[in-house]
Amino acid sequence: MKLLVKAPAKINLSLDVLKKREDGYHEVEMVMTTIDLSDRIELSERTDSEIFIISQSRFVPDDQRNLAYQAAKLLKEKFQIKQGVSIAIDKMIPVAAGLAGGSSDAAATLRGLNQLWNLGLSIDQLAEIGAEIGSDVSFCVYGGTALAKGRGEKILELPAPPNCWVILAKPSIGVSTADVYNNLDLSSVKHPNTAAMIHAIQQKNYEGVCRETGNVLESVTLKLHPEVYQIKEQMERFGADTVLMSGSGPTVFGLVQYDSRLQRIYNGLRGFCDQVFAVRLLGERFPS
Ligand SMILES: C[C@@](CO)(OP(=O)(O)O)[C@H](O)COP(=O)(O)OP(=O)(O)OC[C@H]1O[C@@H](n2ccc(N)nc2=O)[C@H](O)[C@@H]1O
Ligand SMILES: Nc1ncnc2c1ncn2[C@@H]1O[C@H](COP(=O)(O)OP(=O)(O)O)[C@@H](O)[C@H]1O
Repeated sequence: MKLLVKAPAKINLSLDVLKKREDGYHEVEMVMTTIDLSDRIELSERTDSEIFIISQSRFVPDDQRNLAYQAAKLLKEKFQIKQGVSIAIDKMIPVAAGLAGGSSDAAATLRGLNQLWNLGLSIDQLAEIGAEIGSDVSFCVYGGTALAKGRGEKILELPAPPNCWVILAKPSIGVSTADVYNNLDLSSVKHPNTAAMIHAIQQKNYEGVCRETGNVLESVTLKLHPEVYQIKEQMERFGADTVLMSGSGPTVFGLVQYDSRLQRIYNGLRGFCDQVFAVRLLGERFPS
């Protein structure tokens, strides 16, 4: 039997870091939402007990380093599943981009194998298992829009933000999330107002959402990679309503409400960046 599962990317509408914790992780407050840019995961039953990763992308590891592999291994071990699985990843989300591509592949694998192996786990149980793989996996299990706290694994559902276009521009550099957190100087950052962002989303106030975007990790990545700053400036100049780096970067996203402006920004950025996407917010959670 085969099963096809969608694994959408996320953007961080706001990302605040409160403190560094004793366990090395950082305490965060992030408003995250899924976007209509997805990897496609095809899960195929195997007659042996192996986990097999197939991907056409040279940036995606095809062994135990793959987060989708780790998701399958974890479920196999926890629930003593004898059967193996082939996981084909059709990669559309740029890798190491701040868009949680790997985390979303892992989350889609958890959701898919729950069905394929008839595990009967609730979405909350899957999210808890996801947290063992990475901080962003729990959010990706639910999808939609949420406030993420703790190291990112504590998820509080939010309503969908007002509808708009998202333009994404990914410069041809990869960024290590660990390096960005390690270089963060909390004494000099400008913290976003998370409560005000949540309020704007609840009120479906598009101008409010645009006003409240903010990401403390920009202070690190923009300094390490000045080209990210240049892309931000270009996107602002071409007329996006707000422009922000997603996660640890280097992808920059802009929000736009009107189709007429979308084309101008998209065309303008194509001259600077190889990877440019114009997509919609998904907003709502996956049906459970
Ligand atoms: C920055 C964010 C924002 O959504 O996303 P990306 O830029 O990776 O997409 C996340 O916090 C990334 O989550 P994720 O990529 O799952 O991180 P993990 O694999 O759990 O951790 C990678 C490394 O990042 C650091 N880390 C991660 C999360 C956190 N709250 N504090 C940290 O200090 C740790 O050094 C950890 O070893
Ligand atoms: N299924 C996967 N897709 C993409 N990257 C993966 C995957 N599994 C493991 N990785 C590794 O995870 C790292 C982070 O990738 P990704 O999840 O795309 O970025 P980010 O953490 O910035 O959102 C990459 O360096 C890659 O080698």
